[in-house]
Amino acid sequence: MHFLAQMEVTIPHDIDTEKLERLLTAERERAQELQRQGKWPQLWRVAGRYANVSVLDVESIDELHELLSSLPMFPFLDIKVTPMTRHPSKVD
Ligand SMILES: O=C(O)CC1=CCC(=O)O1
Repeated sequence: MHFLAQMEVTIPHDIDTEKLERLLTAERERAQELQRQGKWPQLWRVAGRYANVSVLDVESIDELHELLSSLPMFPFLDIKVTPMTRHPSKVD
């Protein structure tokens, strides 16, 4: 199952800088692990915004929720999820 996930990042202004550095490092590692597993095939920065557009490939909505909530930055992400299905004009 493919989902479009649009994530907007909002970092609290008063967050400890070392804690933030740890979170950003952990986020990058987790995102790269999920990419290597094939569960996060597309990850794009939205130009001019602290936001990304992603395509996630999971087996179920439960797995989708587990994946998203496993992200270290999850508390700071506003995530909009859109289910997708194959387009009839898509060429393999
Ligand atoms: O878009 C961001 O910066 C948030 C994020 C999600 C995965 C990742 O590595 O960063």
